[in-house]
Amino acid sequence: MDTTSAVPRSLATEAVHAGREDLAALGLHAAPLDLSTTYPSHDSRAEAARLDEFAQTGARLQGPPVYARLDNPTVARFEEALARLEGTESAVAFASGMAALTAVLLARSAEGLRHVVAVRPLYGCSDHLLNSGLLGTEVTWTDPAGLAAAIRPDTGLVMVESPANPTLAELDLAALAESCGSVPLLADNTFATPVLQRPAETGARIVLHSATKYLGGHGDVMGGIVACDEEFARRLRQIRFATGGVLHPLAGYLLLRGLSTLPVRVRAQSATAAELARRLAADPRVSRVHYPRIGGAMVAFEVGEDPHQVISGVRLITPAVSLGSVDTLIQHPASISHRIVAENDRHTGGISENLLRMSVGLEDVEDLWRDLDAALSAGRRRPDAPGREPLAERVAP
Ligand code: MET
Repeated sequence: MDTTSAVPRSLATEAVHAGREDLAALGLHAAPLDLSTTYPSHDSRAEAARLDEFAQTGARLQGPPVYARLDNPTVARFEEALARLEGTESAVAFASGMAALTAVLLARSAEGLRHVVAVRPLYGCSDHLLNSGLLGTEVTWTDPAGLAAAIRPDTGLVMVESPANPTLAELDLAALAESCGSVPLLADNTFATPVLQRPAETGARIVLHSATKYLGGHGDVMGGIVACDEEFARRLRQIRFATGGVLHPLAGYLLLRGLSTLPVRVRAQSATAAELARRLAADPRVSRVHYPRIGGAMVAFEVGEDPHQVISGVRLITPAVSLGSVDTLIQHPASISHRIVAENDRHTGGISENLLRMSVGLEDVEDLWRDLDAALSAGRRRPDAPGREPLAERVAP
């Protein structure tokens, strides 16, 4: 019985049930974790026909996937669930967000469409992948107003991120989709998640996630996923089979589990982030706060003094790159997440040397503020003045 099509269900319900509808009939509560790398069959002729079908169409095979580079049932549950949350026909998962972006670029290049139009800022490694031309693509950077004019006959993709990493700059996705005409718009939705924004509803044909972040939610699983129509998903599955950037089934299991709490986590973390953004904006030690209109759990802010001292001053907040975990993380984009972007290009994207990016977790807001407040004071103190207790030297485990 198809339980998915009748009455539309809310995001919170989909987050818990999508991709798991068959479990009760299987007599299971948790999703099964299938770690098989290969799938036995005594019927080689049938397997040949199924492989031919996959090579020609990229459609998911009925029955066992022959080999784990074609497909995996646990990962497929995560794909089904994320597609449902983003409101797309399909989704295809990869080993990381960068593997997912790579597959999209290769899929478009394979059609002879090597040119990409993109708006800065993007996540540093996305910027680098486009700017370096490492995959044989060519990029034109533009602002939203220049997008339509930047499109050429060989443009295969327009790529944007909103709210953007790390400045949280927001774009009008509906207006951009309009300017794209027939060229697919890729929106990186890692920061907003489908809880706050579903870009496919406003015209993005391709929605990208680093699943490592909010989808997983606990800082212990790496993955990437592309939500899109089934036609493009078929191309992506063929690329994934050819290039091997598959998501490990255990990662698929953890990501599916992570989706269950996504709406609750994002809402709770966003409420704390909004309060911290409000306090930071009122603080004389902070020269500028970036917090998106749509909300979310990311806050970026510029400090008047040395941003490195703030990083070294936190004790509760984790001084680490990445985001979307249950604990609060802070990092200095010019040093880490956007280090690989040339300084001039960082500045074009609005990434100042004094910008700090914070991913707000599930801790109590007062505990977080106390830590941030002390770290900001550490940022104002002269290096030779007494500060917070020094940390022990890092020792290898
Ligand atoms: C290797 S640097 C960055 C990891 C992650 N995409 C982030 O923006 O934090």
